[in-house]
Amino acid sequence: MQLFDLPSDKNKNLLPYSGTVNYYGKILSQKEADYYFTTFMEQIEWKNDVALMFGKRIETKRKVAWYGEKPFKYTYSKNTKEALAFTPELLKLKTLIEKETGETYNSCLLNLYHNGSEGMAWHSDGERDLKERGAIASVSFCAERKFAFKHKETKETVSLVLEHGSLLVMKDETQEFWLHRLPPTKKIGTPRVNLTFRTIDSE
Ligand SMILES: O=C(O)CCC(=O)C(=O)O
Ligand SMILES: [Fe+2]
Repeated sequence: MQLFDLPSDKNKNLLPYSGTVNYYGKILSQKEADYYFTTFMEQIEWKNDVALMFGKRIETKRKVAWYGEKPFKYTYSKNTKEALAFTPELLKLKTLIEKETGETYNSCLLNLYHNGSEGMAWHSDGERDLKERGAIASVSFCAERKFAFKHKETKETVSLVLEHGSLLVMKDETQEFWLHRLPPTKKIGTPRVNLTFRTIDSE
């Protein structure tokens, strides 16, 4: 039995080799995290995403949105999206994350999973538009979900639970050598919102 939350060590690398993943634990109070969750549920222009499944485009149940400091174009699954302008809340959170991580970000991909039946399959975020080896900062709200990494060659896996108001950072060669996913689960009936702050190379 765990009687109190153990503080997570943000300096510890969760990956055994070929990349860096740091879990900061909860960086927001319950009240702040609840506020952001409610705001994003109402304010963000959520749209169904498209994914490629055996070469066919299918619509996902999960919803997504793409925001940035410029109308950046971002291509994945052969689908190009143009960023909407950061809202004041996204900007405030971006500033906080930049302070916490000592890195900068110019865009944010948001995902809304309505319940545990929605997840995200194994992938890495190495798209051409992203700055090479740039840090990706992931902030999670509401339902606690498991998040997993798998090495592309050794198949070694590492997983953790992402809490409400928590921050996870993936950096260095992580995207080259590791896949990550959000596994679906029957145990969770509540929504989860995830934000990944990224850097787009517009050159
Ligand atoms: O929902 C998450 O925790 C991760 C989402 C993700 O991997 C992505 O948007 O690329
Ligand atoms: Fe990802």
